[in-house]
Amino acid sequence: MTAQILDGKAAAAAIKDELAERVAALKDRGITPGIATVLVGADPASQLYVGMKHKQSEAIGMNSIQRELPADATQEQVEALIDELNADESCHGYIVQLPLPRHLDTDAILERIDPAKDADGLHPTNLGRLVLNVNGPLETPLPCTPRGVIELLLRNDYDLGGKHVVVVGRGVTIGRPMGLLLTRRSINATVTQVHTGTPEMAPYLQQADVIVAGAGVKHLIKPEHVKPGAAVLDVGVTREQDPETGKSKVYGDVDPAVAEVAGYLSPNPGGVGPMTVALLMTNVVETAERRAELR
Ligand SMILES: Nc1nc2c(c(=O)[nH]1)N[C@@H](CN(C=O)c1ccc(C(=O)N[C@@H](CCC(=O)O)C(=O)O)cc1)CN2
Repeated sequence: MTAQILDGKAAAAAIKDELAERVAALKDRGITPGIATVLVGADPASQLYVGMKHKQSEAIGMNSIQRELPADATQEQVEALIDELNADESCHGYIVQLPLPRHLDTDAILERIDPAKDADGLHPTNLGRLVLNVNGPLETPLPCTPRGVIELLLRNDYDLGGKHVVVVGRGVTIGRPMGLLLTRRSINATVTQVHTGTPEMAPYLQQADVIVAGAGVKHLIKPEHVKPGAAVLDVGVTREQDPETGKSKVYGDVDPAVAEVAGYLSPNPGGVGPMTVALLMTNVVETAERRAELR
């Protein structure tokens, strides 16, 4: 068996085509949806991700605002920038690129973002709504990677209802919100969450209909962990120097040999990563639509 590839680039391209039409409709009403990013420091991967967000947003007609601070920026400087973006009418939604330098208090910074402009869905109010809003419509922004995972499966006609999903990892951008989203009544999956405190992951993984791997451990998931035919979504990122080219290379959590056992495979790169950017743009367009009372 060779897994059917869940192509994140193709799904993200389709989302962006749809968004371009929604952006044009907003512009007809005199509103240009504005997305902003805050980058603290010069981490090359973060610079790459932020660059992708701006390039792709501009390509669909959005206004993009790129704000940068040096790696030694103080908490006060970052918070002052957050206050500026909260007050900026042209900015409908923004993100603070994570991770932040270690001396900064990430939770306090996320909490300072205006929840109505929180394009990542990581403000405590929005995460709280994700917990509370079990049945309701999506009126709050959802964290982009978990939303990207769901959207990628939906766009490949994969029904998560009644499926046993094992989520690997418990971080705030992927693992924790992933479990909450999957157990919404509209999705109806059964979730097991495993993490670094799980003594033995293999027995859980082997029972899974779907594995969402976001631990950030290179090739953690081996073919023997995967039930034949299962769907495996690789969202973990490890960057190492490629021994052949000497260049920095992305390795996922999933061993490439898993393709021989799985029924569906979302690779990394080329899977959920592009969806993360597309869903970020979706969150901002939805915020602009809410402000224009189009939703
Ligand atoms: N505030 C946030 N910070 C971070 C998030 C997030 O959702 N919000 N997620 C990640 C990084 N990320 C977006 O910010 C992101 C990661 C990967 C990709 C992507 O398209 N990757 C490509 C490969 C690119 C490469 O060569 O490295 C792929 O998967 O094909 C986009 C966005 C951490 N920080």
